[in-house]
Amino acid sequence: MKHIFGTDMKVGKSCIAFGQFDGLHKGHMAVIDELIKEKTSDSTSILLSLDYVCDSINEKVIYTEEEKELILRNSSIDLMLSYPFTADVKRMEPERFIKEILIDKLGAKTIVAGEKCRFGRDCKGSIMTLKHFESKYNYKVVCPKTVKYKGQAVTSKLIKDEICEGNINKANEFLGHAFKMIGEVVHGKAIGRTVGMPTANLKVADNKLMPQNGVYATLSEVDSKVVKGLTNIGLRPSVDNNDYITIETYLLDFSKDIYGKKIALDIHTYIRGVIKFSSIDEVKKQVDKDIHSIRKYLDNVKLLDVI
Ligand SMILES: Cc1cc2nc3c(=O)[nH]c(=O)nc-3n(C[C@H](O)[C@H](O)[C@H](O)COP(=O)(O)O)c2cc1C
Ligand SMILES: Nc1ncnc2c1ncn2[C@@H]1O[C@H](COP(=O)(O)OP(=O)(O)OP(=O)(O)O)[C@@H](O)[C@H]1O
Repeated sequence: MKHIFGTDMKVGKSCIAFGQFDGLHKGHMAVIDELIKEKTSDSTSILLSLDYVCDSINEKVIYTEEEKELILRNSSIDLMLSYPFTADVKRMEPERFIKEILIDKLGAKTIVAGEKCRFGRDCKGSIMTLKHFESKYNYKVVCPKTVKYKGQAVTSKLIKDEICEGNINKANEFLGHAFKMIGEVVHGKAIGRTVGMPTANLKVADNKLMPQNGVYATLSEVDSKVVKGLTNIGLRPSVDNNDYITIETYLLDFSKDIYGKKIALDIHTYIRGVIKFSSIDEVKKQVDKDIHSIRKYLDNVKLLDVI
């Protein structure tokens, strides 16, 4: 899959699915499956991902564009296009959005959209709008049914709420895979290594939605290798009084220098809350117990495990 950012392009003939796709959850994947099925040998399959990076900084996302690319990298989609979702694009009347972006720029011959899709100014566009303009602009609409899980329609909003409320396992069920975070490994205070617990401190995107504070069992992808780990997301009351959250992963059976590298973290399961211990040695003792309780679990999960 090719991934490009921008607005300036011309595609001859395509089948296309558009939207924010925040979470790439089970519902989004049904749309993507349909997109792949609809692709013909003379057309390009395009995932038009509306990129909210230019939106208010308060609007946190489940996934950044980089994370979406990582999840979709092995899919059969030809092109993922991250298209800035600017105020101008938001204000477009539904017909103008269809004509100027989907037809004129991207050559849509097939448009795949969910039953409840909404787009254009004041979210006036719907699946009916797409169908209404089918013959005028000479395209076909394909509409997969709404995907439900345990009786509930899968939505990004529902998943965001579960992540924020600390229900990562439930969020993962609705996502269909373990919640992912990409970050750059930055320098910490190097206290952990004094007790044999070096940690990779991650810097993630400013608009990334954070899980509730706590210690989680994680799998990391480091230099294309999968490494088991335990990750602390939150404060570190045992070692400092800082009021900002850090994301620190203790990578098990791993000793390479990875400062400056990007790693991807799969947050698999919540283990416990952050505790105030009397020293870093006490933190390490607890972490050793955590490892003991979680190793078996981690032996049985895979990167991007689809639930
Ligand atoms: C798996 C794990 C669990 C942790 N649990 C706690 C905790 O319960 N309480 C706490 O104050 N700090 C906790 N920490 C944070 C450590 O105190 C911190 O990582 C350590 O001081 C190393 O910091 P450094 O990266 O700046 O060297 C945890 C860290 C990890 C990796
Ligand atoms: N549960 C679902 N089942 C099937 N299709 C879905 C589901 N959720 C979203 N879609 C479709 O995925 C595409 C991208 O949706 P988009 O992310 O833009 O917003 P959405 O429809 O509000 O979804 P969500 O509430 O999950 O963010 C749209 O065509 C949408 O209709």
